Amino acid sequence: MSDHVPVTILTGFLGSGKTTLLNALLCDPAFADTAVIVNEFGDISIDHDLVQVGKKEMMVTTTGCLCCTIGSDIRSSLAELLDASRSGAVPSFSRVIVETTGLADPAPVINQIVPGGAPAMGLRDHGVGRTFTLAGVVCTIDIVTAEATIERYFEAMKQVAFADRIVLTKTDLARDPASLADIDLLRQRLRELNPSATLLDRNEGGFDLAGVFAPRSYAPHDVGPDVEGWLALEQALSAEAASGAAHANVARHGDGGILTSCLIADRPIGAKDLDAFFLVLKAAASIRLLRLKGLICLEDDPERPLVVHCVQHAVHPPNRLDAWPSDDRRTRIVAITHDIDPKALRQLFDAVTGEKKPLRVAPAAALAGIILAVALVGVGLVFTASSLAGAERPGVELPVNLSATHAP
Ligand SMILES: Nc1nc2c(ncn2[C@@H]2O[C@H](COP(=O)(O)OP(=O)(O)OP(=O)(O)O)[C@@H](O)[C@H]2O)c(=O)[nH]1
Repeated sequence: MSDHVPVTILTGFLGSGKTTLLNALLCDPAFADTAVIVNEFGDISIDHDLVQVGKKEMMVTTTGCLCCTIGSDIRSSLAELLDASRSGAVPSFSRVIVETTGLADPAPVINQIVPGGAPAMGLRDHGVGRTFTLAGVVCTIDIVTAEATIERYFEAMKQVAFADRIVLTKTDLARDPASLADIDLLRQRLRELNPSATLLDRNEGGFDLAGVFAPRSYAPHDVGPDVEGWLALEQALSAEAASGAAHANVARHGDGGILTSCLIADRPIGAKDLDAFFLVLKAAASIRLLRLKGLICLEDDPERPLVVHCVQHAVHPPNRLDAWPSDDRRTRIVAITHDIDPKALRQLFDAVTGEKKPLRVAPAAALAGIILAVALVGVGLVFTASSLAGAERPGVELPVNLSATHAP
């Protein structure tokens, strides 16, 4: 390794366990001098509160997608860290970890920090090139959703292909023989996509987390021929951009059907109302709810926020924090959806949390609502949440149309 500051990219699809892995690493005193760049896909930042970096000023959070948004690129974030460190605003650091969004295509991110990649656009880029070096690409793989995700989302496949360390997560959830056999098949698939990466299990005894993030040289030609091809394409695109031919933000995420909704509520939410929201959402959206995470201010104890995580069809057990991580005590939810109308999602959320009377869902009505939601969304029709509200909320029309805005 050179005397440059090593940069490790932490990638992996939505909800695959990047932040969980990062938090575990940052607990290790040996990593106290780590600066962290967290990139989020949405206008509000949840990870900023959930990443447990020792000193908050050692973290840069960007909310434009790193692979799409000019000005949100990795070089800008590294330059920001460097300036802050030189001015004394940030303690000195000896390594950087970049957690990309779960949707990020790693190629443009890596192209900006690999030698011979995107041309330097000015003094700032030269400074970044002289100071930092790419020292590893770690990809987390959620064994529960990975197989379908890799087939469906090209970004997920590229994340695997670019990694030099692949870390299987959620293996603790699979203990029966069928699931273990599925993991073996998944391992084979990952080896086909990336024969050179080291494949590790996050929940296996002896898993060496510090070793996964230990700086090492990362050379694209060692990772695989596809990677070299994709980087060559990125280099051509960035040379074109540098010549002024291309300048707008690039939308890399498929047909545009992937959208982010940011839901905010000022008042505490009743637990039953929150349940009602999740019940309808899960039933209507199913796997088209790619990811949801949030901090919820609940009526029963507003001082202790609830952290909620959904990853496609899986709802992870929520946990309660002892206190709000920042001054912002509003309920904040980010939902990333595929082919769902964000307006409908907001209407549903507002119906639960808004100024109107709270939505009460009797158990029988809720079950009927789920069946109704599944049936109607399946044929692309509209249903109204008032059909769930029943007699407790007469006459309130809540149009909730989670039907596809694009063909799935
Ligand atoms: N049981 C189990 N749950 C896990 C494991 N790793 C992560 N999770 C859970 O999976 C959910 C998502 O984890 P995150 O670490 O937030 O995933 P992420 O990749 O950072 O998510 P995004 O950045 O939003 O894409 C959380 O509820 C975690 O507690 C694991 O190894 N086992």
